[in-house]
Amino acid sequence: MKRQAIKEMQRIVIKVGTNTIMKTVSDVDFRKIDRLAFVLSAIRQEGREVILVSSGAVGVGASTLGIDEYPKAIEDQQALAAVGQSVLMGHYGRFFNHYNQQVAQILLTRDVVDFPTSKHNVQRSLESLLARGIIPIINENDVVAVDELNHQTKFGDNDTLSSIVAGLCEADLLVLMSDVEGLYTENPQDNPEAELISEVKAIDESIHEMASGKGSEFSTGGMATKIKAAERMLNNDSAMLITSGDDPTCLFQILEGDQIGTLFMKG
Ligand SMILES: Nc1ncnc2c1ncn2[C@@H]1O[C@H](COP(=O)(O)OP(=O)(O)O)[C@@H](O)[C@H]1O
Ligand SMILES: N[C@@H](CCC(=O)OP(=O)(O)O)C(=O)O
Repeated sequence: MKRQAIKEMQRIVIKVGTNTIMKTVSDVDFRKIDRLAFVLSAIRQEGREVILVSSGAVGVGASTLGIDEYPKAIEDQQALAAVGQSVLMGHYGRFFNHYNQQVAQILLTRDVVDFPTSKHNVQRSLESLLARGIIPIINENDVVAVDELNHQTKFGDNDTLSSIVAGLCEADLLVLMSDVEGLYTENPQDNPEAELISEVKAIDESIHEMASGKGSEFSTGGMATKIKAAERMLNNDSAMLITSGDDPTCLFQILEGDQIGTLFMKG
């Protein structure tokens, strides 16, 4: 029944993790980016509003520069993000263009959405892009974001960022595409017997405790930040779904109400 409600959802935020758009630490997965551009363009052209939050600046930067270890120094991480973000947008631009779909880049820092005037400006520019049928592609502005004592500019991870973006634009649904099928009773990398959970109505301590670890050194949050993102969505009376980014065209079935991934939805 709940899955059927997804059919009516109009404004969708899709977040893809680093592991979804990278085949290995050194290889960008062009087939995946192509499929993603195809499915998001089709959904947009069928009448829904689509916002993409994409990770990958640091990972793509590392791959561009032939670096296979996550750098320790913040300025080195930021240098990789500076290289990778523009390369990544170049890839998205080419693939979306193939499907006749315009995209736009938005890079955000935490202070921008904390401060009411700049938050309002971001909301207005997002609305203007959506009204023109453009797909905004959003990432944290990793090149400038650092945590200072009295000035927080970092979101920290894109699960958090995407749930904040979904709140900003009052999205109906946030879809997190990851390297797992959804939330399991335990990290399936640690326990292959762990079971996929299809639906979560409320988040309590037992749900938080299911999360441990992350997929690769270039990804940031792991399952813990996805559950916090779900909490934020439920508090806003919106829904969130975690699914595998292996085949992004699964989004067609998800939006038809098929039982795929883990749906977080009240009631
Ligand atoms: N209970 C759980 N269910 C599923 N995955 C989990 C769980 N606990 C931890 N994980 C880890 O979370 C990872 C997905 O998060 P992450 O590595 O941040 O991916 P992404 O780059 O897609 O954001 C999985 O690869 C898995 O190792
Ligand atoms: N802003 C960073 C992404 C950080 C992040 O949250 O990564 P992931 O866990 O793969 O979604 C980047 O673009 O590399």
